[in-house]
Amino acid sequence: MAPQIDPPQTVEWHGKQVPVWSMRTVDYGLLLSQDPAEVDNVLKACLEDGYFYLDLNNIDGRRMLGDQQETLKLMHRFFEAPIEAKNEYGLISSHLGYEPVGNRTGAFGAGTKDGYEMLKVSRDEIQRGSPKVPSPIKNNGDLGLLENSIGSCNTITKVILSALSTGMNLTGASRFENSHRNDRPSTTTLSMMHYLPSNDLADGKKAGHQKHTDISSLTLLFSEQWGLQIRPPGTCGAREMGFVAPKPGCAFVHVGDSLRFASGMKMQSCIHRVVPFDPTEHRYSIAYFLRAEDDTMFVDSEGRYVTAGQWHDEKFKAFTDPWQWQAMAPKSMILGGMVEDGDDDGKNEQPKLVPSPKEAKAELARAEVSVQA
Ligand SMILES: O=C(O)CCC(=O)C(=O)O
Ligand SMILES: [Fe+2]
Repeated sequence: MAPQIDPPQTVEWHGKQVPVWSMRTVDYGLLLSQDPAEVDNVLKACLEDGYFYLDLNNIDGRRMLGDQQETLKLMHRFFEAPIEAKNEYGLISSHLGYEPVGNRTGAFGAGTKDGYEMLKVSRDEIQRGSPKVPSPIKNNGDLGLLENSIGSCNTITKVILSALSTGMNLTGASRFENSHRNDRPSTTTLSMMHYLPSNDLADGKKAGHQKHTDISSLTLLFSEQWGLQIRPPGTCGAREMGFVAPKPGCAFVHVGDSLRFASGMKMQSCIHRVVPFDPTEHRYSIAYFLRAEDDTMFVDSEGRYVTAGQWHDEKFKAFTDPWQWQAMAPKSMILGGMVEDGDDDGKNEQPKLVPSPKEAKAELARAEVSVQA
């Protein structure tokens, strides 16, 4: 059920009033015509905020909203299947396959685990026509639907890229679209996520999705449910965590590291996480990660000249590392070099689920054994 939003925009969560951040809305139909005011609007959103709502409730966008509803039905069917069927091939590559709950760090940071399972389908694989997908999808003729969804998301994100190139006066080969060509290998993927009710997750230490910025150039995110939080950039560093209210007919779009780097650090990479808003609820989200061609070069947040493929592989490893190793990676890796101002909740509070030193040591020993295995 939609929660009550009180003016000024806040919502009650964990016994506190938490901000609900407002943001620009960009009209997809106007972007398609390169409407000068809308090009300016989307450019400002990416330069100043790093995110915006994309209004798809028009003749050009509604088919994607339809694909989203069909994809949601597919997700319900898939995630209800037995774990053996879902995990038939496991995670085949970083951008293709199934990942069970608890594989990564969770919403409350060090010592916690994530609370979602995920199925990813790579754009390159679906273009080749025979992606390796588990039998609950293959046996139900769902591949056509996934191709439609991926195709729609691909078009939408490229329309946005094109408007951004125009807004930044980029021409010819330097336009952003030219480093996101369909026929060149990339880790672009559609990711379907199911967050389990945190009340059901046995030890209480599994919840949500850790704070991060995305590897991608642009992320097109659909969820009808609460739980996504962002830290808007401020003049001294990102402000406190607040919710993104789901908006009917709209997707939430945000800039990831690759576009921030490709723009010479002018655009903001969006710091975000997912928390259990309602601990009794199953939450479903669909994210399309448009990523640059693997061999695109840019200067990363550590000042290194790297390829998009290398940035992806290093950051993906950091995401999936045990938190003790994650803590040793450069801070700029998980947050793409974005600077924070103070704590997530605006004051000096310890995360609630930090393990004792004894628990941490035992967990590190377990992680070392499983990596060697
Ligand atoms: O589930 C969501 O709403 C966001 C997921 C996310 O941040 C990600 O997969 O990178
Ligand atoms: Fe993300």
